[in-house]
Amino acid sequence: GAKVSVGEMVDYKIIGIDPGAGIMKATEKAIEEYGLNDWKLVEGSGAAMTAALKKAYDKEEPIIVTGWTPHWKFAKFDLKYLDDPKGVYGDEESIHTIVRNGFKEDHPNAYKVLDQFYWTADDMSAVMVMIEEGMKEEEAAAKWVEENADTIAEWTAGVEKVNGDKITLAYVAWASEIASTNVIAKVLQDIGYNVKLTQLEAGAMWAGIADGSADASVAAWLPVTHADYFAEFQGKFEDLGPNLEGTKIGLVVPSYMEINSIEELK
Ligand SMILES: C[SH](C)CC(=O)O
Repeated sequence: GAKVSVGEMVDYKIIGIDPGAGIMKATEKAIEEYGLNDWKLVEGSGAAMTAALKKAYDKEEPIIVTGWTPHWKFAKFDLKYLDDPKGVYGDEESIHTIVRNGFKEDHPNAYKVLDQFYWTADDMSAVMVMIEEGMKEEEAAAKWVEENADTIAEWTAGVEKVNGDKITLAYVAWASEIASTNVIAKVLQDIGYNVKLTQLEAGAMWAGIADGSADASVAAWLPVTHADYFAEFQGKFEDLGPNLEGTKIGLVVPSYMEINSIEELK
């Protein structure tokens, strides 16, 4: 009979993550710009997306997910990004550190650590894989910090110890940000801060920094992925620049699927 279309194979569903993520807005735009009228973007979470991916992958079934780099899924599964000839998902980006206004005056030492925080996709992936393989988030962070003393020394250069000052780090439950937030929390705890981690949706994370209810976040995907939030809260936060460079977002499929471009979904 007629060749089954990709749409029919995956019930015209793209498995997304939490609704506030920039990748979800980008995917809505992709559905429109590539004319994928019958397609639906399924909202959920990072964890639900990876569970669906694992279930399909183990049975070599077709699946299309919203994916990003760095992420442990590329270490665990043989995956590929679908080409995006219209450039809806943007180019290589960075993850920035942002802090509330006034943070530098209130907590100069934590500010300096956050300003000096910089690592690579491989560093982040090492922590993500330990967590994915069952290690508790704090344990994986502590292990990485212990094994990378030279990098930590760069982040804490010129920083003085404090005695229990409280700071709140806001993040979103993406595997990448669970890793980075736990690592920087451990470093701040080791210099004496009492660090609270607050897990929020992306919009609430940005709003928390802007209204000062959260002190800092290492989960700002810029310049395009979180462009809406950056514009919405302009002036109400300080951008300390990239803590990781070379990120990518897009539609990701197992390599056993024949399609290679978003255009083939139409
Ligand atoms: C899902 S990526 C970690 C960031 C985003 O899309 O907002």
